[in-house]
Amino acid sequence: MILLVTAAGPNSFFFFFFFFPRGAGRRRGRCPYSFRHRPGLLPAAPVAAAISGRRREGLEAAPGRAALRAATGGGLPWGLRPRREGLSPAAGAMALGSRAASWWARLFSPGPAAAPRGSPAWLAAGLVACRRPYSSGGKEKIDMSTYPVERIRNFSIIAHVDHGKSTLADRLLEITGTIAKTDRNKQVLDKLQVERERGITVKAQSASLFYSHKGVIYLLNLIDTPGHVDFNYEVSRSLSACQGVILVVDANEGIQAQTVANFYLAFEAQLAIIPVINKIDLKNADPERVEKQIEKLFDIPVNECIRISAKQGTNVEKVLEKVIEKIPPPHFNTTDPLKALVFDSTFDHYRGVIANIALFGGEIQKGHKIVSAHTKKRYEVNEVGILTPNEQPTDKLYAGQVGYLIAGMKEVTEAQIGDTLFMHKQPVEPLPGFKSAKPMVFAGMYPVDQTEYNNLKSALERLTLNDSSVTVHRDSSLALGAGWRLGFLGLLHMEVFNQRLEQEYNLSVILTAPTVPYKAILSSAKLIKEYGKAEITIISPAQFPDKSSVSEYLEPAVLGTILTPQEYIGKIITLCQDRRAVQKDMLYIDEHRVMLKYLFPLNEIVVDFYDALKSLSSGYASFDYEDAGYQAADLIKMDILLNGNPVEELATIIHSDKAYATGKFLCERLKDAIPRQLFEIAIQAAIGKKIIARETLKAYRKNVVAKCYGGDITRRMKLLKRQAEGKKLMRKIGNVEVPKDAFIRVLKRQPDK
Ligand SMILES: Nc1nc2c(ncn2[C@@H]2O[C@H](COP(=O)(O)OP(=O)(O)OP(=O)(O)O)[C@@H](O)[C@H]2O)c(=O)[nH]1
Repeated sequence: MILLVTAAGPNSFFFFFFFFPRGAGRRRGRCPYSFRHRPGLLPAAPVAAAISGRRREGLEAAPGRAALRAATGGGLPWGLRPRREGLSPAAGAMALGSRAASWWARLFSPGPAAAPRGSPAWLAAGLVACRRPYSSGGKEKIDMSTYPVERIRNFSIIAHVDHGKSTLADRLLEITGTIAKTDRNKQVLDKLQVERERGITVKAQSASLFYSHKGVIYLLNLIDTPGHVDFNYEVSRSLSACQGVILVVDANEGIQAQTVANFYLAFEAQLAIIPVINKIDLKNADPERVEKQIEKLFDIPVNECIRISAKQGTNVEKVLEKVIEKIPPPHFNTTDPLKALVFDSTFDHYRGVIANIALFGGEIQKGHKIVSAHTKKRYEVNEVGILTPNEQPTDKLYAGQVGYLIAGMKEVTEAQIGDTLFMHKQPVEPLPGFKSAKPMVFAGMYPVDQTEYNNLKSALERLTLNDSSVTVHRDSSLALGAGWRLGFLGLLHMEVFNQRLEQEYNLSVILTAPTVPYKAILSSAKLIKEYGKAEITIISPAQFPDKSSVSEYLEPAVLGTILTPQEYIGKIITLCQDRRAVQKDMLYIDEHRVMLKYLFPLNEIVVDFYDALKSLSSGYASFDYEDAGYQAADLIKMDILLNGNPVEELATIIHSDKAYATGKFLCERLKDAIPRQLFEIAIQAAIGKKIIARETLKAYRKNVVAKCYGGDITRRMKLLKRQAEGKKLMRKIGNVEVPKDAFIRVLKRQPDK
């Protein structure tokens, strides 16, 4: 999604942006490609590192690839098949662990999993029962015991933005009879208002489907995931509840940056991958070209790809068949103690927390006493069920199944995503959970009216439960009052969060300019003692320590991936150089498209890079990034002064190369935003004592009744009253009156209408 940038300030790190389909990448993937084509890389990294999924700058091409193949018993990503002679599958299996090895083994086994010998009678009965559970109209409770693990497939749909994940999910819901087939079914799983308005998925949604294949009914748990990089955390969490993915690629656009990123997430999670080429109905569709790209980048043979049109329903049934054939069933036991992973949660005003759970063992039902491994608190289960896609209560949920649970959790802190729930008096080793999401962008949030503070506080608590990747710290400002400093995964994430506050909680807020988390290595013994450590993280300009007490400033860096048609390469390289980026790699993925890799300072791309990239490539280039740690940077704090007094809210941390342009831009913007007053105002940008930019606002007094000739007293009173009300809105900064909306206009990221 691209939002317009009206403020065309040079390198306007600050304000106005808005777009954008990606977010704080923290991408972790590694592709077969990355093992082959990393120039100038360090010597081979250990196999464990290769498999752990952390993309490291230093992995050597061929050995890394070989190590990975060896460790997994053969060719990995898709392929998941041994294509090279001479590697020992046994050694691979040892390295990866028996669990993963058994997954691969299942993957290669042909045909659907049959009921094992010695299966209980109810399983055998289930194998012939072909009545779809929906035939009852969803009124009867579904007996989940008729779906043992052998007949369960848990999978996610992953893809680049707009490649058709939600549309494919619609068709899967229709084919399986989960929803009635009508023309109105458009992105049914995108339930949030913000998703419908923006036409994007921001929250992963699950649905349980029942599908009859060769006379057997299977329970398919589908999770539709977001495509934008900002919401990638949702994708990685969803994958923890799955054994496979459908990787959708647009037949016209081909592989894009988020296709690569999402592929690696699935690949590293060692999931079965079903490549699907969508939109073959389009006039410009070129599925052959896309298949070749998939083979080249992901090592997936051309003949493994399924060509579909999700919109028209063409070949969608084949996808379901492949899901059953290729995705292994979960391998958990009902007889084990309960082990339920909370992989997502939502907050309902009336029922409290609704936790999405995946059962890694045991079973759960109403009345069970469960304990949270994270909080150690005990709960009694009120309701369990599956999502079809609305909540449908069931009597029980069993190992391998995915559903929801309501257990009287009322406090926002109680439902920790990544938590393990177990049966009271039957403690289990908690599941590893999730690495907490790392905020890439911070901004101040204040109520427009301070009387709304408590409402905003409770809305923030509730919304952060539904979106746990947002971090919240209390903050306050002279001009804007009490508020918070929030950490987001990216700017689109920040936009969406703000929009949800407005739409779901009817609250209007001021969001200040975004800043990235910098670091400083302190040299002053006094400061080190004060902080208790030498390295501190700076999330607000107010925390920026003076250069005299710092040995080095550090800024966050990201490894960006750009996919573009070749004719735009020149312009894109210039743009990247302007943003202080260093080229790491360049590869033709076919005759026309190129993949570029650059190391960027995060603050150079966080605001308007995506817009710039899209506009100079006529919309054809795509961009994704992943965390690449910190790098040394020449950072400074720039103050904004009004008649010599610094305005704390407008201070900013910036690279010294960009200080002059940004200072000038800010002063101009302020000059437009502050109304002329009875005295002249000097608006200055300063670094320490040095003034680097200045604008002057001339004195002025507005005579609001000037046009009122004669004696219409009511009109005069009305005008004077309006002027008095306007003055009330003003906040005093030193001797300059700055209306609050001037702050909003300067600080707010949104362009003026
Ligand atoms: N012609 C054509 N259009 C399609 C097809 N599948 C999806 N679309 C269109 O592509 C657009 C994006 O589809 P979505 O299903 O929302 O894509 P998505 O991948 O879920 O998008 P995000 O959740 O934002 O990442 C919509 O306008 C769909 O109607 C297809 O097979 N053919």
